[in-house]
Amino acid sequence: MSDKRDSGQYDEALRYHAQGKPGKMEIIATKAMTTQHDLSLAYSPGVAAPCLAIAEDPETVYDYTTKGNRVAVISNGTAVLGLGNLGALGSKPVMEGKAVLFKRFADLDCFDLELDTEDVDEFVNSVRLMGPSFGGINLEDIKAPECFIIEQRLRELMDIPVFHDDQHGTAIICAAGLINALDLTGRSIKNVKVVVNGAGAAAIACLELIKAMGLPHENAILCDTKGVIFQGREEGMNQWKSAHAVETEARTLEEAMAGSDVFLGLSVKDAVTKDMVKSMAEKPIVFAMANPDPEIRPEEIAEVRDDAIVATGRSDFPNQVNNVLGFPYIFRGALDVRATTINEAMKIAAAEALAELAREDVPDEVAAAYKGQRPVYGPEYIIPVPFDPRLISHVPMAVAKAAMESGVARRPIIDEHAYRNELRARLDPTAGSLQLIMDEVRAAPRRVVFAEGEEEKVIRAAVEFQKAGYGIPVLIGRKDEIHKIMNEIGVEGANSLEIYNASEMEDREKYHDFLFARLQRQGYLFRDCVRLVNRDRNIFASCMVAMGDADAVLTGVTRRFSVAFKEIQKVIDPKEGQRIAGVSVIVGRDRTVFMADTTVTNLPTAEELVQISKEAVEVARRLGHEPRVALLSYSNFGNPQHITSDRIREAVCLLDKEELDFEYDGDMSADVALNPELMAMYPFCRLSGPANVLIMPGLHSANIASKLMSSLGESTVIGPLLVGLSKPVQIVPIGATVSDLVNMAALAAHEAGQ
Ligand SMILES: NC(=O)C1=CN([C@@H]2O[C@H](COP(=O)(O)OP(=O)(O)OC[C@H]3O[C@@H](n4cnc5c(N)ncnc54)[C@H](OP(=O)(O)O)[C@@H]3O)[C@@H](O)[C@H]2O)C=CC1
Ligand SMILES: CC(=O)C(=O)O
Ligand SMILES: [Mg+2]
Repeated sequence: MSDKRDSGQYDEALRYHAQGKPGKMEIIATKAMTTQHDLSLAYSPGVAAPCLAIAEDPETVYDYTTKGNRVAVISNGTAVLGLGNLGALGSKPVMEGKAVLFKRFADLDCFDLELDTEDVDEFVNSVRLMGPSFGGINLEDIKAPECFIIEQRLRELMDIPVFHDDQHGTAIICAAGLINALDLTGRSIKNVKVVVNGAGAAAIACLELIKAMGLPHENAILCDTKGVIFQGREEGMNQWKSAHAVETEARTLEEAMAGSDVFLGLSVKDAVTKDMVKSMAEKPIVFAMANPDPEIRPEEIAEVRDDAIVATGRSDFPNQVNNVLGFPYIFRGALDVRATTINEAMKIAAAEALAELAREDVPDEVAAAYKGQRPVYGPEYIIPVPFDPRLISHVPMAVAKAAMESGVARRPIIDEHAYRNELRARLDPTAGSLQLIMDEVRAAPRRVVFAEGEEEKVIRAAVEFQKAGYGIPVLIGRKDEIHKIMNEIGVEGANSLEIYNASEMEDREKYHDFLFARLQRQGYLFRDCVRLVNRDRNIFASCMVAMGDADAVLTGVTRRFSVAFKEIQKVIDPKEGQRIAGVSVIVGRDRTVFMADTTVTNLPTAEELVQISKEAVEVARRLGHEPRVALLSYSNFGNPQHITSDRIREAVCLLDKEELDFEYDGDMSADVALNPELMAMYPFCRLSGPANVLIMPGLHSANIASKLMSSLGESTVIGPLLVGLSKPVQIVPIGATVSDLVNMAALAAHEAGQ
């Protein structure tokens, strides 16, 4: 544990969990709760109606309550990841984490429940009594062998799916990866020699599933802390281990691994040595799945074998075999058909669906999930990544179908096509796309200049930017001052940051000459340019980027936008034929909307509105959205007629004259643009659905609207992103947080790579 505390991420993770509302989730009402009338429906007396309806027909609980979309993630904290018994409280961050992953990947709402007991009967009873509240129960991080008994008993007692994720979730993903690894190495499961390290919940479930897939009993050796589980061993045994005991001479993991084809690690960090991997058969398959640190790191394997197929439980190496690929989608499929259980057929269907997906060509719109690299089925790509947007329609569909075919679905799917669309619509692509952008940045790190290098939050952001692997942060400021602030705030890494002070930089003359060449005919003398470079950090930072000494600039926390923007424009031009604009990305609860221009042009002309629309469309596409553009006004399609809407209608006419590959229409009001029912009152409207790109009629309305959204709404506003400059520059709002700064710096770095 102490080495975890020393690791660079430890403090960052603590801050992440503590900032704002502590923890990672909250409850949000889905119905109006504003007036007395609303309350009389939500609660007494109105609430009596659904109560009576459900009492009369229990199945209607799915119509009137959250049960059908609600999963409980339940633990007692006895086997928290690979960290051991941290107790119920100690497990809560992991359980909250699982709950938000359910939401993020499959739009399922979860409660995390940490039960303060190691007594099997108490645990079973507590969960059983909670059955009516949930559509499914996900048991998590409960140590073996108690987990086997708990799950078995609850499955018998409850009429909803009960699934111990560390057992079956892991087994499903491991099986999917193994199907493909065997295929790639030309082996059959029927004659490989397998060693499994760890004989707990995850390991035993994996072994059972791969035996069910055809691995002969005598071909697998299971090991635990006492070494090989051989026939006749008595120490540290239980009935679940005994079931996998074999006759063998091997007594240690080292002996078991010699000559083996497959290693499955579900034990603890560093349990495997390089020599052990060296002793394995040709083209060994090594799945080191202990979390958070694997049994052996992939780079250590690479030192001794160049023919191995390697997987870990982590996202920062290729081939992540982690149950996050399974549990959201398995429960989604099971709950959508109101399955009474998650049976073997459903598990195998999930494993096969995952394995198949990795063999399919990666289409354009999915390539971003793979850092733009369009992976090809092979040793480095045996399993899809958790951010693959195909998972949401592929895996639940397979699980739901298997539930129907095996007779456990209480509400079968009638229209497969409609169900697939419904699944797709559950994911807003923004979060995924942002993550993918960050992954791409990590794959090709850049030098980003943090122009306000003496600001505390800028320093924190620069350090986090570097730790996240996005690139090299370059801070502009006085070295002594920056080091002093770092000491005061206890941030480490001073030596790894690049710090430049304009007035001390050796070859700053090149920036003086460069700026003078640009500004001499705008009334600036050489000495003015020298002063600007030496004294103005935005100018100096922009010169660095303009002259290729860095890739992007981040600024904005100390000066108003208009001031910083003016300074930057002295150094950096717009892209040829383009207009500089600000695009705010408004990530709401159920959709993302792009709003432009929120920063630059006061009252855009019709021609400028056209350019702004195109810039905003590009940003929307970059973040994974197919744009539907609404040119906003207070009027709808000419009513009321007023001179202030003329520009908007004219812009639509100008767009009509071009051949464009996106939908647009206007003039229209924001509610018509966003609400399909209101839009239906204008059947001629050319948008095929609610608008997701809002082109605002003026800076005042755009700026006010985006700030209202971030202050009042339940939305997160990213940006505004400055687009249209020939070099990437982002100017954050003065109130930007450290996370905002890191994200904007990463987005600027990404733009540098375009
Ligand atoms: N990648 C993924 O998706 C998942 C990974 N895991 C990881 O698998 C590991 C086990 O989790 P889980 O099964 O839930 O935990 P359990 O507590 O149920 O089992 C742990 C097992 O590991 C064994 N073990 C501990 N240390 C060693 C060692 N040095 N050598 C050999 N065996 C050892 C224990 O042996 P003994 O019986 O002798 O005590 C026990 O059998 C954890 O690291 C966890 O993070 C779990 C689920 C999913
Ligand atoms: C991933 C997971 O569930 C575990 O490591 O326990
Ligand atoms: Mg777990």
